[in-house]
Amino acid sequence: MNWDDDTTAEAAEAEARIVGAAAEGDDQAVEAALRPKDLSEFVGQEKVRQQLDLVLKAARQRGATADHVLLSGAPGLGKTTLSMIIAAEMNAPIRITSGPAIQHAGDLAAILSSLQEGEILFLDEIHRMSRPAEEMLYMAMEDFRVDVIVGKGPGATAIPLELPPFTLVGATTRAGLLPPPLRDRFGFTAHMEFYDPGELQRVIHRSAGLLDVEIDPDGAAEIAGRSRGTPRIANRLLRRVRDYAQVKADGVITREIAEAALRVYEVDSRGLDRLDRAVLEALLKLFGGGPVGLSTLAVAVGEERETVEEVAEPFLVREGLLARTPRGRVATPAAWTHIGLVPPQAAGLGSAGNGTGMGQQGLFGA
Ligand SMILES: Nc1ncnc2c1ncn2[C@@H]1O[C@H](COP(=O)(O)OP(=O)(O)OP(=O)(O)O)[C@@H](O)[C@H]1O
Repeated sequence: MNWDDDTTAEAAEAEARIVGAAAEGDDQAVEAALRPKDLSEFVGQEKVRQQLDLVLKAARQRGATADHVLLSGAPGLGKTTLSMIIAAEMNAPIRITSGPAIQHAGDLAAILSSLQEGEILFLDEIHRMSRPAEEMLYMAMEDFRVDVIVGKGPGATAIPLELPPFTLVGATTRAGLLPPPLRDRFGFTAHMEFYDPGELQRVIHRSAGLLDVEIDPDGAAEIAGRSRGTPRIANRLLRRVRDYAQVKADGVITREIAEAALRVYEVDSRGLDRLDRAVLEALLKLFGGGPVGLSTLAVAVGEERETVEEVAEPFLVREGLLARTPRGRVATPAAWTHIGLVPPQAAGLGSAGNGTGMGQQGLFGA
């Protein structure tokens, strides 16, 4: 999946989706309480944790500020959490801001000039900073210095301003869009991966403990399997299942309770929601599994083209349920199985052009 496409997806997800990866509703308040406080509590991402642990330990031993860190990955995988852990491990204060909040170089100069020595500056969505601010950041990161331009036109003068050493932690869902000069100035770059179900179970057990909710291993496994590899979604589903367990049962989350609760919220066994399933079902039932053009598919499900392409499809592609081919969208054999239908070829009805089986190979090869 290419999360580099997610700007409009984020906008579309603003229309609250229980399986949306962006923070929404009451997420932020609860997330603060659920955030791991140090690296040992941070579940999964073993490589990133090991490497970061070394970077931070070495900096501490040298009594220096840590190198600048770039964290990339889909929303909800723990980038903000890691930046706070970096601050905690370095025993340093943290300042949190984001690319869209820095539209003028002056905004950035104001923040940089007020940093304390060793402070962590967390810059979320760093790819959305304005170009002049970005250029100012180059010098700040490399030389701990900025040139503040005073005046306009021929009379403008650059006043150099020394900055205290600080650590920039940049976060992005679109690492590919960062200009190379910016990317190169990070001493350590980590790509956050989606979590496997076992890791998500650990996240869920940990969160359940903090929320004082009783959950058995099967209940946690059921929620983990529907969380789309994302801790934020796992925590959100846990909270909704907790409500159900409290209102409809004795408060304990078992597999049966998790299944029943998530049926109410229309999140299926693989974490697909109503929209995802509508797209798959249209593709299978109306177009025989494809190939079909995106616009046609969008009309069939009564959604905008962008919503189908950027909200539903990335997860369906990542799950191996749908393929984007030059001739259109194609369902994979796994999609038929998941929706509980028999692929036309298996049922003896198929033609080479139906986009499954042999038909697909040709398309993938294109
Ligand atoms: N490795 C982890 N272990 C335990 N909990 C985690 C982990 N990663 C994320 N979480 C939980 O998931 C929630 C979302 O994490 P966080 O806000 O750090 O994600 P993010 O990648 O910064 O998202 P965004 O890109 O939307 O800002 C937090 O409440 C945090 O508790």
